[in-house]
Amino acid sequence: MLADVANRASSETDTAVNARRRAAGASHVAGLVTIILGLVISVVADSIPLVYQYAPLAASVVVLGLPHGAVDHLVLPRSRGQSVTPRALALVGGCYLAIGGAYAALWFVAPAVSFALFILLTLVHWGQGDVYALCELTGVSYLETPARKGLALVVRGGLPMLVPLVAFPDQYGFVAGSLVSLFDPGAAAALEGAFRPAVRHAIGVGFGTLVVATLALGYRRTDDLEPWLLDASETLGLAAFFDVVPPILAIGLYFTGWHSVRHILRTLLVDDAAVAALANGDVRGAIGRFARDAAPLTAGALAVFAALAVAVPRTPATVPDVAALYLVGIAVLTLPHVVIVALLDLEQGLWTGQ
Ligand SMILES: CC1=C(/C=C/C(C)=C/C=C/C(C)=C/C=O)C(C)(C)CCC1
Ligand SMILES: [Fe+2]
Repeated sequence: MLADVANRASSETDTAVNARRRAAGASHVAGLVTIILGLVISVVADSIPLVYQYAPLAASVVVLGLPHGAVDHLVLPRSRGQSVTPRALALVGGCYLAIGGAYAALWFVAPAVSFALFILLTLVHWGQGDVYALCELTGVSYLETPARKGLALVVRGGLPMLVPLVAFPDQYGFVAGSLVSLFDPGAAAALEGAFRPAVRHAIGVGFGTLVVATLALGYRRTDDLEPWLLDASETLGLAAFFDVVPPILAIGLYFTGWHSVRHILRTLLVDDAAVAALANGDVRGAIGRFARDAAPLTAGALAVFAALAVAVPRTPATVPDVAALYLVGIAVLTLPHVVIVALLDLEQGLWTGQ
């Protein structure tokens, strides 16, 4: 009887270990494919027409991007091994309504400030996602303290948000202007300071130094070279990617192929049925479960975008304008999403535990 229990426990652990190993492999392969795809496209195509650059971002409405947050109502109960109760659903719904609603209102009142907050929010959120991946999927041993994790967060989140600002100020400014102008065409001027050569130079030197110093610290502290090599290749690969690939294309590819893939894998790992499927190599079964779980609130998010489209003072008419509206919608949904992911981080002891 006791042996039976022990056997079951160890086989459960095996299942979890197998699933995690497959998730780690998938996240690394998806990341590599994303970087190579972006670099190849931008080397082969001389200048990519703007509408094509928006294609991955457009695809993210239904493929990986928007759906990655559409299971927020399920992850916390699942990570605690609890069933999803109406109360848990109401809490997540209330969080989205209150926090998302307040941020949506801020876009109407102060669009330039809201855009700056969006960049900061994305830096924190994408960095937060990669800290999880580094600790739980890559298995690095040198991010034990919150301070070290915080440094990794700034590096990983800064790559997609700061490198394009240094490398492609015109396109960055164009996208910033397209978001802010939906609310107030005059307000974009407030952001001009960020694109001055001196500011970009300072960000380039400062952030570049931080990246190199963080990698060096990791190298000194690591007890196993392999995870550090993976971390360093990802960091330098992303730096090259955002330095070379035009930013609208780069962000669209990264959002789907990097951030969303990693987060979806994380959500699968808190879902017992998906863990079992993954461990058995039934990738289709695991993805099918995710798609079913994410479908209703992906549709719900589309309703939020439709409401925004009606509410903004300037009706979006061009591809960049529609994309801008989509990005404002993402901004509004991302703030409560970050709260849920932070709670998941806490639940999993990512920042508090070892
Ligand atoms: C498109 C684009 C930009 C901003 C994208 C942002 C901020 C996306 C945020 C997405 C989120 C938060 C997704 C949820 O996980 C930049 C950097 C201005 C550069 C030009 C292209
Ligand atoms: Fe996310």
